[in-house]
Amino acid sequence: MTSIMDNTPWTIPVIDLSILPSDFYSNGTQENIPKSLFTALRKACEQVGFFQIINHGIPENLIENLDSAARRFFAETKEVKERGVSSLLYRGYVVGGKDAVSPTPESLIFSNVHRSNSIADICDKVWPQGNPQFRETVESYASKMIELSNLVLKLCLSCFEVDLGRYMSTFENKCEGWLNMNNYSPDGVQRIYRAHTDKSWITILHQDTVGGLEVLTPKGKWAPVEYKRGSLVVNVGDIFQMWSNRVYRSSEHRVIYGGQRTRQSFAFFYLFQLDMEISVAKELVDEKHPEYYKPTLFGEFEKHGRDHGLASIGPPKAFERETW
Ligand SMILES: O=C(O)CCC(=O)C(=O)O
Ligand SMILES: [Fe+2]
Repeated sequence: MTSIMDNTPWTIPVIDLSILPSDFYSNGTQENIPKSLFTALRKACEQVGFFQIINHGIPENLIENLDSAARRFFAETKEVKERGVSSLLYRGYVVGGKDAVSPTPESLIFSNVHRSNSIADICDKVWPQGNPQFRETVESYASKMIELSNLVLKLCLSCFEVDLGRYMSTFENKCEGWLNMNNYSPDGVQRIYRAHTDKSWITILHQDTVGGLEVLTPKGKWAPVEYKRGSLVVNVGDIFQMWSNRVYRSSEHRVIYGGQRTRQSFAFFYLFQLDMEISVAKELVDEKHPEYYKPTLFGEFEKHGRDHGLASIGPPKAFERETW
C-alpha cells in the first residue's frame, strides 16, 4: 500500500513513487494516480519546497557503494585529494574552509555528468593509475539520478495545466546534472554551514544517518529534514521558482554539523545548460499573476551567482521585472 503522508506543514511530506504506473514516464498517464499525490506534492513545492521520496528505484547497494567510495576518497591524503583541484570554480575537489562561509566543508564536484567525461577526467587526475571501481560507481549513480530527476520533474510539472510534452523534451535535451559528494569530518566544533538556495530546477539529496540538514520554513523557523531510511530528499531550486512564477518555492537550507561521526551527503543538481533561457511558463501568467521574472539565460544567472559568491537567497533581484 502506498503512503502519502502530508501531516503538519513542517513534517516534510513523503511521496511514495511506487504508486506511479510503470508507463507514467513514457506517456504521462495520470488517470491511475490518486489526486492526493498531486495535492500533497504541490502543497510541498509551494509551501516549503522540500519533500522526500521513497521507492525511488535507486538500488540500495548502489548508494552503499557510493558511500564507501566517497569515504575512501575523503580518507585519502591531502596530496591525493588535491590532484582533483580544478582551475574552474566549484568543480573537482573543493575545500570550503572552516569559517562556514561555504555551504559544505569539503566536496568532490562532478559537473555536467552526462555530456562530458567529467567523471573520468577527475578520477584520472586523482588516481593516474586508474580507479575503475570508483569511476563506475559514480557514473552509475549519476546516470540513475538523471532518470530520476526527469521523472520527478515530470511529476512536479503534472501539478500544473501545462504542455508536459514540450517541457519534458526540453529537460531531456537541455538539462545537465552536477553531482556534489560532500564530506563533514568531526573536529570538535559545531558549525552552521552557509544557508543558501540551490540554483537548480530540482536537487536530489542523499544524506546519511547523521542528519543535520535544515530548511527555513515560511514562518522563519529552521526545521530539521530528518534522515529517513531509504528516502531521498528533493528540493525545488531557483530555476523552478522562476519558471513557476513564484508558485513553487526555492527554500533556504543549511547543514548543522558538529558530531563525532563523519557525515556524507550526495547532492545531485539538475539544471540548465548555459545557453538555455529561464523564462516564466506562459500558462502561469495572467492578469492576476503577471510575469515576475525577466527571461534570463542560465549562463547569466550562473555568472551572477559566481560574481556574488553564490550568496543570493532565491533568484537575484537583477532578474525580476522592474514593475515589481
Ligand atoms: O550536505 C547537505 O545535506 C546539503 C548540501 C547542500 O545543500 C548543497 O550542496 O547545496
Ligand atoms: Fe543546497
